[in-house]
Amino acid sequence: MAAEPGLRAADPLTDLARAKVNLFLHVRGRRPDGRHTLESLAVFPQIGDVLTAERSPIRSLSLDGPFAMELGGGEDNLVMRATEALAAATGIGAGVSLRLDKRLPVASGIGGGSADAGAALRLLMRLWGRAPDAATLGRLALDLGADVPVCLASAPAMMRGAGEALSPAPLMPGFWLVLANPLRQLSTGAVFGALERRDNPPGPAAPARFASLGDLVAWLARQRNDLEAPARDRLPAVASVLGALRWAPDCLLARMSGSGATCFGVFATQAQATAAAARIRDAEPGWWTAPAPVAAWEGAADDGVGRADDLPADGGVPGAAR
Ligand SMILES: C[C@](O)(CO)[C@H](O)COP(=O)(O)OP(=O)(O)OC[C@H]1O[C@@H](n2ccc(N)nc2=O)[C@H](O)[C@@H]1O
Ligand SMILES: Nc1ncnc2c1ncn2[C@@H]1O[C@H](COP(=O)(O)OP(=O)(O)OP(=O)(O)O)[C@@H](O)[C@H]1O
Repeated sequence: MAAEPGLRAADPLTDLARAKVNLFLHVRGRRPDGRHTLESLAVFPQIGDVLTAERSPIRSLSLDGPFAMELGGGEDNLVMRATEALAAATGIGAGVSLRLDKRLPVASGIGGGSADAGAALRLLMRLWGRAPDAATLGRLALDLGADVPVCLASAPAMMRGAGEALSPAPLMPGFWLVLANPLRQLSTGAVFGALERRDNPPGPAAPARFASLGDLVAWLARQRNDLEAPARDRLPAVASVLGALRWAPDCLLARMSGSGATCFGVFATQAQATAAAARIRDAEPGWWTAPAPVAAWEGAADDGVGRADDLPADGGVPGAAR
């Protein structure tokens, strides 16, 4: 297939599909369409899958990396679903050769597939030089999954609605996370389905800025992840992972992310996080354990923090890693 006129030639392009970590997650209700209404603060540590896009006569996806064997590169892969959805929305007929280095565990509560879909949308808008209008892009992302809008922005955000209503995250200092997963998949739908209560109370309101990591941690300690109990019921290993993080020296707070089973510990320094990760890896070699930094968040220059409708023309996103 010939390249379409007006398309950009600068490829291959690479993007980091950063993991999404829900620092807290409240399930507030259930909508008539069956999706739950949420309140959550999502951040994006500097760790993720790596997606590369290159012009090609056909559309294809190949996978490598430690978790590639758990996925196929066919039309069900969220990267291909995002590619086809964007092509349809923009009327693009061009091909693309995509390569996904799958480094995040699959179905693990850190939005791996959603992050890949978000990265595919960002990359292809750059490669193809075309983007749908903001409303169409937002709908397209949400149709791919509740986490895809925030993963498309890949910047700290408060999530509401089913996850698609994004607003600026409070400003916060940088910190380190240790992510740990028992390498047992948890289905997001099954965890939501096992909730005992769907009308949980809100937590304390967020300030505009956390002046110190101590302030952020003290505030988070009063929030919850309402999916933790149903996840633990389905997979008791979640409690072991949380325990290992909580007991690690210098861990300031440990929680589960999303629908699990990945849990995270918050640490002040790289040395503390790498030491804790090494210790957990030694004790539990069958788990996936990784330290990762979360950058200080000072907001976006245009104040459009973390909103998918604020994509600059090149498809890049404020705060996104390139
Ligand atoms: C738990 C979170 O990870 C928090 O960020 C997300 O809400 C889940 O986002 P996701 O994995 O992109 O979820 P989707 O692929 O859209 O939905 C998977 C399943 O989770 C349930 N689901 C998801 C999101 C939501 N707000 N309410 C739900 O009830 C639905 O049963 C749905 O069939
Ligand atoms: N590129 C992909 N990476 C991971 N999973 C994918 C991908 N494409 C499709 N999937 C499917 O999506 C499902 C959810 O995977 P994902 O890794 O996004 O879950 P998750 O981390 O629990 O997400 P969330 O935190 O958004 O609930 C898996 O069952 C998997 O088969």
